[in-house]
Order: sequence, then structure tokens, then C-alpha cells
Amino acid sequence: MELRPSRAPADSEGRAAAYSRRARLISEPENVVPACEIVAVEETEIDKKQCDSGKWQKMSKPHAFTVHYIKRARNHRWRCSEITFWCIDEQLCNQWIQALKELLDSQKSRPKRLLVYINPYGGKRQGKRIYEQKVAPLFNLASISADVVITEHANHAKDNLFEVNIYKYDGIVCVGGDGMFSEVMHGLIGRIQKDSGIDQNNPKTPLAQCSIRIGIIPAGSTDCICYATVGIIDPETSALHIIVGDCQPLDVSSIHHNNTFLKYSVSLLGYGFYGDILKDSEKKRWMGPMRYDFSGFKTFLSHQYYEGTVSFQPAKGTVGSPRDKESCRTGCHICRQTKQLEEQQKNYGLEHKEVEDEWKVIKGKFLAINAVNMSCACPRSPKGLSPAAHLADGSADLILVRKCSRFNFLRYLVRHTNQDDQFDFPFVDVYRVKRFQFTSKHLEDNESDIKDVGKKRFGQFCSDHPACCCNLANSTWNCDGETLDSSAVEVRVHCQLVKLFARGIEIYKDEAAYNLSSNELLS
Ligand SMILES: CCCCCCCCCCCCC/C=C/[C@@H](O)[C@H](COP(=O)(O)O)NC(C)=O
Ligand SMILES: Nc1ncnc2c1ncn2[C@@H]1O[C@H](COP(=O)(O)OP(=O)(O)O)[C@@H](O)[C@H]1O
Ligand SMILES: [Ca+2]
Repeated sequence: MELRPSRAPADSEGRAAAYSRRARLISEPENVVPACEIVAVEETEIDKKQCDSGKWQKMSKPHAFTVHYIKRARNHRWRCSEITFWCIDEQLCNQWIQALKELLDSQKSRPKRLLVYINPYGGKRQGKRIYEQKVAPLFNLASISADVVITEHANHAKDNLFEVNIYKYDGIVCVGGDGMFSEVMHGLIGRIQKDSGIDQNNPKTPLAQCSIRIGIIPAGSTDCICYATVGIIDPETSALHIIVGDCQPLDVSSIHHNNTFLKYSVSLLGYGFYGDILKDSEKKRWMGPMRYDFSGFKTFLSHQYYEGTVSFQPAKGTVGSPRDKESCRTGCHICRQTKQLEEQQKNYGLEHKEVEDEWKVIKGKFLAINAVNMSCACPRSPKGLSPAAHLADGSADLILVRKCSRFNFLRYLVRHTNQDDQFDFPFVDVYRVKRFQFTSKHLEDNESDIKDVGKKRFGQFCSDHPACCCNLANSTWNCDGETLDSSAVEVRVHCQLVKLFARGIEIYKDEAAYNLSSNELLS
């Protein structure tokens, strides 16, 4: 056999073969690389020193090519590894390079042109360095061309997406945190609706899906969207998922107030506890990611509760439930089945049935109201706010934490970090929903006062008297890491509205195994 890997084990003969017909490259015994996990193939220049050393010296004029491929490491981390094949026959070597390049070209889901937005101020302010050192070299290797925009102010990326010709790109990449992803997603969804003549202000209008995928290079403070869709916060891993052209659809919630569009959310939409943390932490940006611990502690001590009414329509067409412990993983069957069910309903013309579906109404005093479209797993809480929430099942998990003691609230928070069920408390309720509304008591009172003109406005009364014992304070919403000020919202989940360069969290047969070969993956 003429083809020899340069790193063949000492005891083997260096026997290696590449079977392009089966689209697999066998580089070493038991080390199979599927074609879809090859990053690049290039001719290798051999210098004199290499040529004269070791077992290659017998070859008179060797030729070589190098295959760069994905190697799986611990905790869902991917690395770009390489192997060089040697051969005496120049023509054969070129044939191999040609065949492998054609194999790569035939993979149509791989992006060729990307538009990249870098937030230089996100997280630890390392966005630019991360992109230049870890991502750009991989994109170059994979022959991906990238137009890079370094943002100069908030909303720069979003506004830019309305101006550029987005259709010449195969994907939009954002380098930053959840807030930066949110900005890019708003730009992309908004642009697509504009081009499709859809009015985002109408909460009932179905939205046009975005076929241009979004890639996230994590360089923010929480990076929960990256963590929950890839399984690790690691720029190199995310870059490799972009290169191989992965595709993970994602549910998006639209948030409206009185027929006015406010925002979209894909991860956490939180009122009370998480809204207050975010609002307080925005003033402490200089602290970097640590600001969340500081503001978290402060918000916990303030123990503020909020009164209001939540109403929602329980999701009927979904297969799972929030407490079934079925977490969303690569090729998730719950997401797939739910989508199939939805399509069947569409075919039967049942999609407007929701209008008649019953609304459940809950009035009360809440420490936190969280709606999550995905688990919201992040390094702070590896199982997330709702461990069994799904990326693409067209529903959100609505978590209501009613007023309770500080001690009980702490118990609830601590359960985000251990194996115990965080929903197993009498003051916590969780529902899987497709739509919900929230109105703060403050606003309800004001609205009823408008009808009852003679009455003194309660809201004013309370702000006039800060010592007043009535609790009519308002919180703000934490919408994927950006604040949103509205005491009444109407939320609707749009099934699989956007797509990411990701594949969800992979399941390994042996999660502890260090060097997993790709054939050890279950799915
Ligand atoms: C003993 C106390 C233990 C506390 C564990 C509490 C679990 C923390 C779960 C965090 C949920 C994260 C949801 C993601 C939110 C992001 O969108 C947002 C913004 O992220 P960004 O700064 O843009 O990366 N970050 C926060 C903390 O609000
Ligand atoms: N050049 C910039 N200057 C200031 N703010 C920016 C800039 N670029 C983006 N932003 C805004 O910064 C916010 C937070 O960014 P993000 O990358 O999520 O970092 P972090 O995770 O630290 O919050 C985003 O909402 C985004 O709109
Ligand atoms: Ca979902």
C-alpha cells in the first residue's frame, strides 16, 4: 500500500487506506473519520529534513497530503486534528487530494461565505482576540470567506443587517454573549419579515422562517444559548460546528404589548428575580461576568416580590412535559415528533384551533416568572432553569415562583446546581405553553382606574408615599440578556423560526471517555 499515515503506531506497518466510496477515511486502525467530519484536505510540502528522517527515507521522492479532521475530546469539546499521508507516486497523491476535495464540495450544507459581527466589549472583552486567534485560522483552513464587522455601538449589528445584502451569505456569525446573539437574531428575523412583507406588530401573524443560519462564537458573560445548543462554551468547538455546516432549528418567542412588537426571545424571558439581576448588573458592566454574582446576591437579599396575573394556554400538541426528565439532545425525538404533529394539524387545517383552547389564569405574588424556550443550561447551572425544555418543540416552559421565604427561595436556587428536582416545591409551578400573557397589578389597577375616573390613582398614591405598605413595584424583563420595560406582555412561541450552526448536545455511549471516536456516538 502506498499511502502511509505519518503518525502510524510504531508496531503497525503503517497500513492505511482511504475508501472514498464509503465516504470514510480510515487513517489508523480503529480510527474512522466520516467525510462530514473532515475540515480540510491540503497538499503537504515536504522539506529535506523530514524526508531524510525516520522510515520515509526509503521513499525516493515522497509526496504527501494532510487531512484536517474533527477529534472529540472531553465534555463535548471538539478539536481540529490532522494526519498526513505519504506516497511515492505523485499522480496517486493528487488523485487522492482531488477525490477528497470533491467529497467535501459535495457537502452542500457547508457554508462558503459568512458575515461576522464581533462585539469587542462583550464578556471579558476578548471577542476580537478570540476571533482572530481561534476562529479565523479555522475558517481559512476550510476555505470559508468571511466579511467581518467589529461593532462600534449597541444595535450596530442589528441595523447593519437591514442594510447589507444578506442573501449572498450562507450564515451570520456573532462573536459575543447572549445579548449579542439576540441583537443579530433581531436583525435577521426583522429583515426577513420586512422582505416578506410581514408586519411584526401583529401578534397573530405567522412569521417567515429564516433559512440563513446563525453561528455563535461564545465571547460573552453567560453564553447560555451556546452552551445549551453545543454543550460547551468553547470558541474552537463552535467554529468547527459552523465549518461542517450543522443545523439546529430553534423556537423563538415573540413579545408584544397592545399590538406593538417589543422583542424576540430564545432562551430566558424572566420577570422579577432575573429581570432585577440584569437591570442591576447593567450598571456594573466594568466588573465583567462577575457582575452577575454580585447583582445576584444583592437581588436575592432584596427579596422583592411582584403582583400580577399570568394567563396561558397549555401546550397540547407537544409530546413531552416539563418534569419528564427527557432532556433535549442531538436528533431529539420529542422535537421531531412535535414538529410532525404540528404539520399534520396544519394539513387538517386545525392550526387556528388554539383560539378556542382554554386559558388558565393565575393571580398572585411572584418572586420570579420565567419563560424558557430551552433548558438555559450554562456553567452556573449545567442542567438549566428547565432541564427538560426543548430547543425546537414549539413550546416554552413557564415557571412561576410564588412568594416564599428567603430560605425557601435559596433552596429553590440551589437545586439548579444539584440533582434534585427544582420544581418539587409547593411554591413553584411549571407549565409547558405555546402562548401566555402577564399583566402587573400596577397596570391592572391603573387600567381599572381609567374606567373609574373619580378614584385616586393607586399607582401614583404609592409612588407618592414610598413608605406605603402596598407592594405595587414593577420589575423589568430579562429578555435573553437584554432589559425590556413593559408591565404587560403577550408572548407566543414560533416553532423553529431560526436555525443555528449547531446540532444540540451529543449523547456519548460513555460520557466519561476521553478520546471518543465518532463511531462511539449513539446517534
Ligand atoms: C446558590 C445559588 C445558586 C444560583 C444558581 C442559579 C442558576 C443560574 C441560572 C442562570 C440562568 C441563565 C439564563 C441566561 C441568561 C442570559 O441571557 C443573561 C445574559 O447573558 P450575557 O451577559 O448576554 O451573556 N444572563 C443572566 C445572568 O441574566
Ligand atoms: N461596540 C459595542 N459597544 C457597546 N455595546 C455593544 C457593542 N456591540 C454590541 N453591544 C451590545 O452589548 C450587549 C451585550 O453584549 P454581549 O456580547 O451579550 O456581552 P455580555 O455577555 O457581556 O453581556 C448587547 O446587547 C449588544 O447589543
Ligand atoms: Ca422549546
